[in-house]
Amino acid sequence: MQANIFTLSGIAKRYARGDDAVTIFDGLDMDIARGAFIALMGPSGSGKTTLLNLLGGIDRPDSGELRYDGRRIDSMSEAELTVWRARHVGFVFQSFNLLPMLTAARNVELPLTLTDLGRAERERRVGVALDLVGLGHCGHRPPSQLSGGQQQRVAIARAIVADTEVLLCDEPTGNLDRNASTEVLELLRTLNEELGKTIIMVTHDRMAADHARTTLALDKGRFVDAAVPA
Ligand SMILES: Nc1ncnc2c1ncn2[C@@H]1O[C@H](COP(=O)(O)OP(=O)(O)OP(=O)(O)O)[C@@H](O)[C@H]1O
Repeated sequence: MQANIFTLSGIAKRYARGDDAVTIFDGLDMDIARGAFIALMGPSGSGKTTLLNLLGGIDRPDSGELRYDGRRIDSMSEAELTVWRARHVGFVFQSFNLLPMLTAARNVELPLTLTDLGRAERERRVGVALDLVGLGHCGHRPPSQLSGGQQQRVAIARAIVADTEVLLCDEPTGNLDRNASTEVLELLRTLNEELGKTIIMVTHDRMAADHARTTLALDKGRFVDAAVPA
């Protein structure tokens, strides 16, 4: 097991915009230590979500090497990447992305439906994940009967139910009020400190960043001094 869970070397990423190519990263290097809790800040368009998507194997670099625990993920096939994602990363989004027709428990179970775990074991893991986020009593409710903060905690339970080591969070408090944000951030902190999850969280919110252990600031695809306001 490597001390750095992710290692990025010379990552380049461009998008086509009309006839032009827009360069987001041009030779980005980065090491992410196992067990880190990083807040990724920076102005709109600086590449935060692009970086999160590269780390999560949702998007691929145009060149450079991206390793997870020493193993290259940038050169995996789509099928390999799908399996890798399911085993290693959980995602949390600003808008929760829960399916409205399913109960909280069935939403949490979704990542397990792709595994060969039996029904009883799936139920057990769903119960553990819901208990961990403090919603063991809410499994039967649909998302519409939960507050925003509760919905985000269900989404976090879904992100950890498969026992992946990494949590990638894109503006997890962007749709929440202060109290709900604090609850979600304290939960992320607990998952980092007590379960050793490696967390990378994109945020515009300084209070959210204060809950992380490290703040990194991106500007135009490069890391800059995080003390400079985003
Ligand atoms: N799929 C895509 N196709 C074309 N351009 C894209 C694509 N995804 C992102 N971009 C562009 O890449 C740049 C970086 O986008 P990204 O979403 O990574 O920024 P960000 O720092 O997360 O911004 P925000 O804070 O607004 O979410 C932006 O200019 C965006 O328009």
